[in-house]
Amino acid sequence: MASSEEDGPAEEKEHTKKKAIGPFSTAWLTLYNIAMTAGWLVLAIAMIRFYVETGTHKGLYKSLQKTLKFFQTFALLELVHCAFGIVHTSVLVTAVQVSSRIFMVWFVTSSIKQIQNEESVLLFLVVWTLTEITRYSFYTFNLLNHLPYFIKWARYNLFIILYPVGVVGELLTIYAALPYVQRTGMYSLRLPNKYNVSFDYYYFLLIVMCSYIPLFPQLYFHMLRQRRKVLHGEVIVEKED
Ligand SMILES: CCCCCCCCCCCCC/C=C/C(=O)SCCNC(=O)CCNC(=O)[C@H](O)C(C)(C)COP(=O)(O)OP(=O)(O)OC[C@H]1O[C@@H](n2cnc3c(N)ncnc32)[C@H](O)[C@@H]1OP(=O)(O)O
Repeated sequence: MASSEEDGPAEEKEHTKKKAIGPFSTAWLTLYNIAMTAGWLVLAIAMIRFYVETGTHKGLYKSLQKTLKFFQTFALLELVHCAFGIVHTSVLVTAVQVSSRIFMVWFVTSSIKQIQNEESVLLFLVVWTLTEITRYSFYTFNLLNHLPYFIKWARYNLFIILYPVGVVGELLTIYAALPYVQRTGMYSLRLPNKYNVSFDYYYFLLIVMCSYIPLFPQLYFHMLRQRRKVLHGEVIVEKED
């Protein structure tokens, strides 16, 4: 099933011309990817500046949360891109990736000030930033048919370490939130109430943490398959959503 070829310009052209999309979609995706690369670069610079000026990560999340919320929420458009078929990727895989990020930003870290200075928050912020600068610049240069090999290499190698490290940062952050959520009952609905419905955010967070066990390996193996396809030219038959 696998055909292997040398990495290099010929293989690169093959990768770039494989799935043609229309000029309007190409223009839109190029603008989108440039904007997202710029957004994550702004976040990277803000993080470096904050650390250089203060010598600590405490207060970092608060200082950049508006920008982070904006660009991470903007990534919801990636679901629209797959749903309309302008990018050839799985809606399901993208939905899990994007929703878990949005959840971390809006419903965990930004909602609970008490955990914003945890080291685990710094961990996932750094990992997300490195990942997204690489990913969006890869898409941009690929669309422009001028993909430097080191960006392609970084896109399909860095995730091997960054993905699990990012997940550890996210899980530790949710874990740090648990005592506060249990104590305050935030986002929870206790009986009796006029809707006759009960919801416990504490247990919801525990379920979210457990859902990483089946879901994360699927995302990771998806990326390993992408890596084999792009870097080693393997032909991989993807299952339909
Ligand atoms: C209610 C709450 C629910 C919570 C649920 C919790 C469970 C969560 C469990 C999982 C937890 C994950 C947490 C995530 C943590 C992190 O992110 S840590 C940081 C490290 N992260 C990564 O390395 C992320 C890796 N993931 C990705 O890259 C993507 O998000 C992906 C969707 C998982 C995979 O990307 P995919 O698009 O399938 O692969 P590619 O090889 O990049 O692209 C495939 C083709 O699509 C084209 N394409 C895609 N997007 C674009 C674009 N924006 N512009 C242009 N083109 C695009 C791409 O070029 C490829 O096309 P071809 O060349 O034609 O193949």
